[in-house]
Amino acid sequence: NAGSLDADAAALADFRLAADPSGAALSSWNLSANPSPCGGAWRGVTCAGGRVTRLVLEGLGLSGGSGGAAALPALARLDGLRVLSLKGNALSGEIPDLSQLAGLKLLFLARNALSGPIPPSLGALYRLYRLDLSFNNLSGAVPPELGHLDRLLTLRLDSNRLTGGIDAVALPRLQELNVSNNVLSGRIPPAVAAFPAAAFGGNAGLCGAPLPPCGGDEAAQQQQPNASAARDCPPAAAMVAASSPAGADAPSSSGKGKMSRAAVVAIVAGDFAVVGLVAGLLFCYFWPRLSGRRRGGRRLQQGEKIVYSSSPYGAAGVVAAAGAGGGVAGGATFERGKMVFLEDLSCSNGGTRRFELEELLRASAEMLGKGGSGTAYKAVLDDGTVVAVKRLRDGTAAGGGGGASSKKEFEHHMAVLGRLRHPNVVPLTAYYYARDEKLLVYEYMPNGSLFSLLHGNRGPGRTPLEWAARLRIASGAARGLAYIHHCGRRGSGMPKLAHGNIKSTNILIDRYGAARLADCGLAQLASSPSAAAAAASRSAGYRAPEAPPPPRPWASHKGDVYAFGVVLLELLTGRCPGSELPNGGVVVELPRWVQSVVREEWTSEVFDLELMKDKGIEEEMVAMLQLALSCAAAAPEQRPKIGYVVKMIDEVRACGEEASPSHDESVDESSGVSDSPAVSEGGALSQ
Ligand SMILES: Nc1ncnc2c1ncn2[C@@H]1O[C@H](COP(=O)(O)OP(=O)(O)OP(=O)(O)O)[C@@H](O)[C@H]1O
Repeated sequence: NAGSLDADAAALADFRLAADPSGAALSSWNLSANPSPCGGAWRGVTCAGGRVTRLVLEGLGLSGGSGGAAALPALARLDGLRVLSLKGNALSGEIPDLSQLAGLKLLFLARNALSGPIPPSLGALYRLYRLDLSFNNLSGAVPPELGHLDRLLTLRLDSNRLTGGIDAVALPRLQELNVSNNVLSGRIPPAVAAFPAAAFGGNAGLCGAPLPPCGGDEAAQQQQPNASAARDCPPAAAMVAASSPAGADAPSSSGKGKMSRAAVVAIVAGDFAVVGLVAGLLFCYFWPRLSGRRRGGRRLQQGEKIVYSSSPYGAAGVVAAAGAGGGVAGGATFERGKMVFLEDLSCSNGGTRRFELEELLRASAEMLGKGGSGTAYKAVLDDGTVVAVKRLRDGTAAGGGGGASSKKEFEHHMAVLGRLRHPNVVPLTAYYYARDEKLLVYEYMPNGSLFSLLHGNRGPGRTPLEWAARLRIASGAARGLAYIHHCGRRGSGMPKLAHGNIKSTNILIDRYGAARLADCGLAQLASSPSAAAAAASRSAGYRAPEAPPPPRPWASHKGDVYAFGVVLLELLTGRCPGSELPNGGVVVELPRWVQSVVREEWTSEVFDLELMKDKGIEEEMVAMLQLALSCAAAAPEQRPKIGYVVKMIDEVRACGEEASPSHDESVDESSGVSDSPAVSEGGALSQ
């Protein structure tokens, strides 16, 4: 019954006998108490589809004494394994032929007492992404067969007794390489010369960049300047990882991915110049508009009344005088406008940095883009705090004009939006309301938008957006939307809410790489036909078929799900959903185009070519395609609810968890392999 769960259980039992004869570490592997390894009670064992797929037993002192050498061969029978980590035990003996484990993606045998050669049969594990054999007693040559592992991202052979050359380690996708502290010799292959010297150190016989040149090698001497330049540049794959959204803020342990000093200086200088210039322009624009409406020549800050609200409904909250002039002059009733801060009731972010309008006006600013509801700026305050400021276009404020009722409506709407706090929603932290000027202050999202990640810089030199990252973004955005849709549920004290403008430019990436929905509830603010038309035309391609013709602002849960379906199609196809024609038509209606291709049974034709290099994801892509098409169904009643969409995306992600190591955020240097599923968004559904 090879290839069955019974066979897996027998193999595990043999392993336990050999590696843990006292039975102390693996006492839960008890067939009478827990008959199935897949029942969830067996330490370190995870199953999928009725087979053992993960075995993670780290730092348990497994050794087996003299019989320990029989331990690993028992595991060579677990042919459903995807992940095997036995790091930090005392396992001895040789690494057996593991070629039966053809589905293995991650193999961690570091910090044991393994000896003998690295078996050439490891070269048959062509799905491996990470291989770590460091800190053992392995000897002999690095087998050339390792050179077949062209999906490897991590290769660690350091701190063994390996001899001979390292040509086999010149693998195309490596992001992490360490062969230090062995007895290796010969020239370092140029393909890995960009890794730091520490990756090769402790091998007296190795030479060539990044180590000193090989003796008598004239060519190497001449190439020395290039070689040192290479040391400052990460290898291509490492650059991809470093610039991927998820990795943007991750600390680098190896120093890979650093730019040259000159480049950094040039970029910083360039940034200052651009920021300064834009700041000047913005200052010139805002200042006259705001301060120019002085009465009797009074400066803005003297008449300015800043209201700090201790509650989101706090127009009537604590009123504090502020501004350089300090205080509401003589109790004047004259009110130019007010900056209202919206408290984070969940207290999840440690409080918002408060500031006055003057400080905002003083801030250096950079235009981020012009949208349907206004123009967005990045503003850097005096103390370096960065915020995003959206200046609403004229006519984009509930009720329009500036009368008391429209002001009340606006304030109420802001109070509602200010209460939206979720790890997948961009928080609105403050707003400024004056008769002719409305500013919204949001947390700044430093990693761009899904639009820029998907469509930016297509062509040579582009950093591809990998499938795992696309799924993570889809999952985060769906969670954010589910939160918004569920906010208005009974007893929440919130009105029923729809986002109203789901599209890839409104899915931003925060500093942790998580997706966050921006611009929630702004579509409903458009009060003049021109503002509504502008907003609607910028959302062409995402607007559900049942939406009323453009000038009318419109938002609904079903409409959000339709737009989200279009975003999913955008993620799958890499195509923009609709480009507008001057006559108001849309060139490509993504859902209809995809449907027509799928009907012709050319399904694979629709997928983004960029995804073709992510192997083994076809099933996941087809599952997502079906989900996307059901969201973008023409008939609203056929569209699923967003809660179901979240669940389906999570299922696809769970299936793919082993299809790519980047799904597996728990598997890395620092955390080792965790049995718990990675939760990157940290955002459980608030349902
Ligand atoms: N909080 C934010 N942090 C960082 N960038 C932002 C933020 N909000 C908006 N942006 C950026 O500013 C650009 C302009 O945003 P804006 O919302 O004004 O336009 P839009 O999303 O293109 O269209 P629309 O107004 O119809 O939503 C966006 O492309 C987005 O990348």
